Amino acid sequence: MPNINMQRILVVDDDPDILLSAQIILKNEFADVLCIENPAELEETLSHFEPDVVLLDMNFTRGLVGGDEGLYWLSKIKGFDPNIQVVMSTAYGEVELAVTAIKQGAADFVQKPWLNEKLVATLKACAKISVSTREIEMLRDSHQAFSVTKPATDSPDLIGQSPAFQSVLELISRVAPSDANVLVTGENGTGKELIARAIHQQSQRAKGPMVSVDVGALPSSLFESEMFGHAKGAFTDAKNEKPGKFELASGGTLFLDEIGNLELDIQAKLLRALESRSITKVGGTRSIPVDIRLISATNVSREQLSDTDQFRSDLLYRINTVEVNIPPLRERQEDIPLLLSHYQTIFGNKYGRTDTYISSATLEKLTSYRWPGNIRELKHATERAIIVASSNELKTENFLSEVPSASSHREDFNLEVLEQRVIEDALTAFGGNMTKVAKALGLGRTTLYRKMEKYGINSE
Ligand SMILES: Nc1ncnc2c1ncn2[C@@H]1O[C@H](COP(=O)(O)OP(=O)(O)OP(=O)(O)O)[C@@H](O)[C@H]1O
Repeated sequence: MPNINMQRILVVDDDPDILLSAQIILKNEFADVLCIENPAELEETLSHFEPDVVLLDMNFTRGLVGGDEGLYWLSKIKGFDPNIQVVMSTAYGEVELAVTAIKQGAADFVQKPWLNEKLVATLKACAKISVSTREIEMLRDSHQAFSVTKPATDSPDLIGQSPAFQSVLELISRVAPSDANVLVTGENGTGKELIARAIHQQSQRAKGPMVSVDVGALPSSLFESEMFGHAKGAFTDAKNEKPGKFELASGGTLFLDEIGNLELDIQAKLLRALESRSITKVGGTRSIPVDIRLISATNVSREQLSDTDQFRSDLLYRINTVEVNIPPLRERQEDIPLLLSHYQTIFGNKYGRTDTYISSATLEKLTSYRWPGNIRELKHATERAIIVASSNELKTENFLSEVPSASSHREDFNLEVLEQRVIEDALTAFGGNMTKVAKALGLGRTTLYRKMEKYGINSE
């Protein structure tokens, strides 16, 4: 099974200076970056390098500016593997050409000279799509195997005994069979996708597909053709009709991740499909009914999502018939030792180190650490600890590069998180005496109460 997190970029440009600058800008951002000067080597390179994204020059022959060469190589790449995302590298004033390239299957374009940040962001967004597409394919494969080998109602391994996590599990067991649209909220790495999968597997649609789409990483220009599909001949390169994610998920669940990041015009298109329970392919005329259960996820706070300048209230109303909020790990510290032991076993088996142990002092430190990246961070930290520990004892520094002290919280710069933390620390310091806490924080008591209510802080 390929490692879907390894993002590989291929840069094709006949200018050695451009290739050198691409190598410098991209090498720290992606797992693998390969640069080639001669597009004639493209097909050979594709077969052994297997890139997620190709950054492709428009013109290779000096003096030629028509862009035909770029379009030619674009069609070669798409013909080799339609899942490879191609970003066209265009000179100033070639926007029209770039639009033609997009109609012929390119994912996006960047203008030379590049703005480094824009180049990296564009390539990252496209690499994410390529990874999601591969994930869907793997999911489809494993889904087929899954329905044969496992009972459809099996849930993925969801570790957690804390009351907070148990109430999440209880809620999803009630919601899953109902077919209601669910909005899963929570910070990054709290397990939103895993919970969505559990809902699907406990639902009456468990035998159908679950199709996940990271809509936040989908460029607006691609949203419609990816989600609704396209008709044959919709654009020059659309040789065949292609189904979109809505159709692929029909009879099952459509999981839309990072829904809080959708542009407003895209939100309108999504809402139309959800309301009419049908889609029309790009370039098509027929309205096709789709039967999906929608699960969405976001790490955007409820407050931001309710801001009608950023998110349509009618769409919010439609997607969150039921909201499932997954609390961050720091609010369910009881689960930390369980998760550490779970991943210690998994990675111990993977790396042949089944004899490791964690002392109670280390366990205490790891339990009081705030884990800003939540379970994903804990999982990666445990893997790292198993790999780097020089003896069987897994020490704190094997897990965390910066050993936390009570006052070091430098890993998190989110103002709301910091505000919540300062209020909590002040409450502890003054034994819950609200007058003293308010005075120390420079707030009125009413404001303090309002903020405590907002963050769900108890004064006891
Ligand atoms: N309760 C849990 N028990 C065991 N592993 C978990 C649990 N929750 C999450 N994980 C693991 O943590 C990692 C992150 O989970 P997931 O991708 O579902 O989080 P997420 O909230 O969707 O993240 P993001 O917001 O970044 O997309 C995954 O490897 C997942 O298997």
